[in-house]
Amino acid sequence: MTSATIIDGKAFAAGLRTRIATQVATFREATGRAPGLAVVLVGEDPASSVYVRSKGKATREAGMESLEYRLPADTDQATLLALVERLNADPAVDGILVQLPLPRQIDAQAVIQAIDPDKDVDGFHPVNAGRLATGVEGFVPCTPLGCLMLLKSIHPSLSGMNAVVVGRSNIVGKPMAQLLLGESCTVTVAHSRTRDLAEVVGRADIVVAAVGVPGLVKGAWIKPGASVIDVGINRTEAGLVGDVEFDVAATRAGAITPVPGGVGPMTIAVLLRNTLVSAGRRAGVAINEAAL
Ligand SMILES: Nc1nc(=O)c2c([nH]1)NC[C@@H]1CN(c3ccc(C(=O)N[C@@H](CCC(=O)O)C(=O)O)cc3)C=[N+]21
Ligand SMILES: [Mg+2]
Repeated sequence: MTSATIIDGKAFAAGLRTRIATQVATFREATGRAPGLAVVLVGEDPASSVYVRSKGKATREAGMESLEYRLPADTDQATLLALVERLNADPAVDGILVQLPLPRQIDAQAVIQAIDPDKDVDGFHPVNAGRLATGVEGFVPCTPLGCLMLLKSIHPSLSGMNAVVVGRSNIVGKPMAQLLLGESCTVTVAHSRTRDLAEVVGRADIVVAAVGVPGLVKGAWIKPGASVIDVGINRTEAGLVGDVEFDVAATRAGAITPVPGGVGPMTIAVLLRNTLVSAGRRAGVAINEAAL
């Protein structure tokens, strides 16, 4: 028995992409060029290849230029850094995304830090992490920003809510906590060493699960009426599943994201949003962020 509202991230993302396309057209008229997103893929990890292909398709559908760079799995660090430098200097490139994970001969942190922070549409550069933490304009990582948009579609004000983020990665957990703090939530970040996770999750009005362990967050832990955002994308024998025990959680939650069709499609739509915003800033063309 499902009682929760199932949050349709796929539909929300499609709407966002349509609104982005409208402003991309305005940008093109004003500047005579399309916003450009460079995506770099090192190696041939099948999941990464799928994501890169769908990013390229979504980029073109929004009227932007997709520049794709596929490098062999044995690419060395100096070669990758040289490509990043070239993209930093290229005026046609508004956004740079180096697909993670990278092969082990490459120091991912060094590559992230080589990206011009003002083209870092992933929001992974420490300068952008610092900007987010201090409330300065920059780029916010796509997945947590997409989660926040879905939450605000349910609760226009999050002020005073108890939010529990399960997971403390630089890519999702930490920036998610910063965003929720910025919305005046009372934020708890739980992780693998948290004691009595059931009790911590049970206090939450908002649960964001981003640990990468299938079904780690049990449905019975969810406070009745809570909003549950499942960032997990786990490939199992049963297919693609999230970090939340969906069937049980959906009987208790007020609203919950499915996997697939929840957070994943938002990640790509927000990447396009960040690229449009970057193009606007770099060209001095106003982007109406409130209308996105
Ligand atoms: N520099 C970098 N930036 C990223 O943003 C980045 C990355 N590296 N590496 C890999 C992860 C993963 N990621 C996803 C994007 C879209 C879906 C997505 O669209 N998922 C769909 C379909 C899932 C499927 O069928 O495989 C869904 O959840 O409904 C998922 C995951 C971006 N990532
Ligand atoms: Mg952890």
